[in-house]
Amino acid sequence: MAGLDDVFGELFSGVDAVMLFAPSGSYYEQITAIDDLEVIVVGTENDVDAETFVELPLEFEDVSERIRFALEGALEKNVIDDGDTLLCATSMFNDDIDTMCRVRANSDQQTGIYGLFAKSRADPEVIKSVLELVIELGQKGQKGKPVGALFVVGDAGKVMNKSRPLSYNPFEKSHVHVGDPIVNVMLKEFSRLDGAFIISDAGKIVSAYRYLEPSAEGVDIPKGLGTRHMAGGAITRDTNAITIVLSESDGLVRAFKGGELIFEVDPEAY
Ligand SMILES: Nc1ncnc2c1ncn2[C@@H]1O[C@H](COP(=O)(O)OP(=O)(O)OP(=O)(O)O)[C@@H](O)[C@H]1O
Ligand SMILES: [Mn+2]
Repeated sequence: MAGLDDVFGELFSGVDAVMLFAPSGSYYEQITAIDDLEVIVVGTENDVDAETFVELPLEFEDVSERIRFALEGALEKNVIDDGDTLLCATSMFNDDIDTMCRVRANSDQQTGIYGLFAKSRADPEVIKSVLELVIELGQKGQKGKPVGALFVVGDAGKVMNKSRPLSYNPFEKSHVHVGDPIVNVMLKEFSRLDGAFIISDAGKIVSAYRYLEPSAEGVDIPKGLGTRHMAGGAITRDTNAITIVLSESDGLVRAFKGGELIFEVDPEAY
């Protein structure tokens, strides 16, 4: 008689490793007791002292986002190889592991998002909010028209010292933060205007309309990109900020860190 194993067994046959998301200690012990099985623990913390661990900068609510991030992190750390088949075990509805999913690691789809969050100075939640805002701006544009935008995130004091105002700063005396829906509407509105937004490590909007004046010497950005991207790249070498840039001309979202392009994604495909 056929059982569930016959139907769903395919799900775990021939997997190269199991990715366990935030497992309990007993779960981890049980699974590591299985012979010849490679186990990778993923989570915001390595609570079970796993030998192979991939750190998540935040607990992604969205399961597919969580898994995508873990795959990028594992590829980046060479914990898995391109083409590996992974069985991911995670939780969707409560704290216990209740969801299994079979995925294949594909380095062609590597966007660099892991490096954007990992070891950045700003709060990962802040980076996530800015990235989501810029992606949305890229998808919808401003009243249907494509717009460009430049967000400098983290190390705001130093960034302010390496820039100057183009106009009156609408955020001068306010204490508002990215991620707040009303603030996001304002940011989208102001994105039509020139210059950069400066965001603090904790997500406070320090300024709009900032003209960045980093030294661009030795900064290597892809050919075809202009001054917005040049300034956006260079400021991350002069400071510990990261930048997230939406191109008005090709519609792509890019991020820079340490003077280098580390992430590139088409907002339509994100
Ligand atoms: N140093 C700078 N600091 C802040 N903003 C800048 C700076 N240089 C350019 N920008 C902004 O970038 C806008 C677009 O400039 P430009 O076309 O040269 O950049 P780009 O890299 O080609 O970007 P896009 O792909 O969006 O066209 C400018 O109108 C200005 O608002
Ligand atoms: Mn341009």
